[in-house]
Amino acid sequence: MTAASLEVRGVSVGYGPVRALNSVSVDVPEGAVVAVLGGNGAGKTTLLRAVSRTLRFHGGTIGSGTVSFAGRRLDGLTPAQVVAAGVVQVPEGRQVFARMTVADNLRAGALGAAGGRRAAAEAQARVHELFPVLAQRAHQRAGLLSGGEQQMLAMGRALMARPKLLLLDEPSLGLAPLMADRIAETVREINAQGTSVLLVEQNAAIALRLASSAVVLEVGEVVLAGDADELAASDEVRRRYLGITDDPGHPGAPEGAGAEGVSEGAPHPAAPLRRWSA
Ligand SMILES: Nc1ncnc2c1ncn2[C@@H]1O[C@H](COP(=O)(O)OP(=O)(O)OP(=O)(O)O)[C@@H](O)[C@H]1O
Repeated sequence: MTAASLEVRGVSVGYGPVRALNSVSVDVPEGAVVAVLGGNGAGKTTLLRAVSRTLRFHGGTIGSGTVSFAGRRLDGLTPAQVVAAGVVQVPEGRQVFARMTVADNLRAGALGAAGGRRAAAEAQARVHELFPVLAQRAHQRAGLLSGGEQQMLAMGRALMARPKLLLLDEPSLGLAPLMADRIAETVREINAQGTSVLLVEQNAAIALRLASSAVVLEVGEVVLAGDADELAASDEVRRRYLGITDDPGHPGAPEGAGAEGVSEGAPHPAAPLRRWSA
């Protein structure tokens, strides 16, 4: 295990009688972007909650398995301790504090993070550099921002804790394609600056463009895992998650499904993906 890699091993999660994850294993090597794909209810958000230790806020519990980051077990820590260990989640649906100002939302992100005021000031400068609009709107209420700006604020708030690993839940959800592309570019930038990313994304084209590897969840289980470009070339992923068919009778992808690196219409050889058996 490298200095800051995440290892999820055989994790099973239930919400009362509902089994949401069954023996799921995922690695995020230090410095990587790893995508989690899957349909509604597949367990993607649950996986992020299992890592951030926020399951119990939603009535969930880990039944078995381990989660380690940088060689240290996270299961057993409180959510605040997970943040202090360098792992921060950006929740689905942004969940910014709508009545608070943008600046106060960012300040809230630094609470509990190591390093004191100076570190918080440095983190804020970095966030403002990544998202200049958050500096321009510092004194506006967060609830008045557009959806894309709220996503920037949610990501900026998480970055205030100076994470080594960012858990990003559906950052492009509900955004216009141009804004989704801007958010994707920022994820790339954040990663280039040294933060690893575990990315849950319903837009598989965006996710596979950003990620070096990916797993596909179905009904709480990992059914496919491999390099992102191999997954992008696999017939199954192209058909089910990218909406692309090579059958001339079914012309191409629906709007927005195309992606750089995912050539549409060309035949693809079967990719050497791992079929997962937990
Ligand atoms: N708080 C909860 N209480 C009970 N069941 C839940 C809860 N949250 C999720 N579930 C169930 O757990 C399973 C996995 O849900 P999860 O939200 O992790 O899936 P997902 O892949 O993130 O889906 P989506 O893209 O729709 O958010 C689903 O069957 C869902 O109904």
